[in-house]
Amino acid sequence: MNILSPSILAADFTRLGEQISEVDRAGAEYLHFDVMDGLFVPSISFGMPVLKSVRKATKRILDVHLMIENPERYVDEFADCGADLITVHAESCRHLDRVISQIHQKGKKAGVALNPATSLSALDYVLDKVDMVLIMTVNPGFGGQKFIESSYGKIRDLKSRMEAAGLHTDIEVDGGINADTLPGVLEAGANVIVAGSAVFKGNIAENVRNLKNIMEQK
Ligand SMILES: O=C(CO)[C@@H](O)[C@H](O)COP(=O)(O)O
Repeated sequence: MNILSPSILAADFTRLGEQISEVDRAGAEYLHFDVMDGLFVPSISFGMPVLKSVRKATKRILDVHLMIENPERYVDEFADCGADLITVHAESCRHLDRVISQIHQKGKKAGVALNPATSLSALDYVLDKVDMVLIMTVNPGFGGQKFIESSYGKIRDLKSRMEAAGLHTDIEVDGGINADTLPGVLEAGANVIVAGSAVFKGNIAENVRNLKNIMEQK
């Protein structure tokens, strides 16, 4: 199933509750929540208190993307604040296998994210343990960046590896996704689509409808 996960990083924070309701009403299945620590990525975004409020504003799946060093320090707290799905970066975990178990022990789905320059081999011994792989299609840290073209091949390679292993794990893409890049990532095998600027800039309901239309045609 194809799923849209609007990234609230691109929302107008003075109207966050309203804009969350808008994407909900327009039919987005997930809500993407980007946590940045100023170390793993250059910027700092938001954390637990904001997640708690967002949890009250929606019943949708909260898809929490931890762009932080040593995420095991905060996994339990994000789970307790309402995350449904927690994604950590392979590059930021010294004990990736253990962090995946930690997320599952909290009763949450576990995702592993890879930066654009990280090889799929980082997933070698964990692919069958995760619920989702997040292929970063920009270098993480900021919204509104340009999609990195080599991502199409990387998604295709991941999809083939999963098929060869008999896995139906979700493949999420994040960064520079819009009406132009969406058809290609779907074609390559992605099924969970994060979009920030393409959802929150302009008319939100219309943007969600347009992206979902493209997703339904694939
Ligand atoms: O994780 C990130 C950025 O690091 C993303 O979730 C962005 O928020 C996506 O924004 P757009 O590229 O869609 O504007």
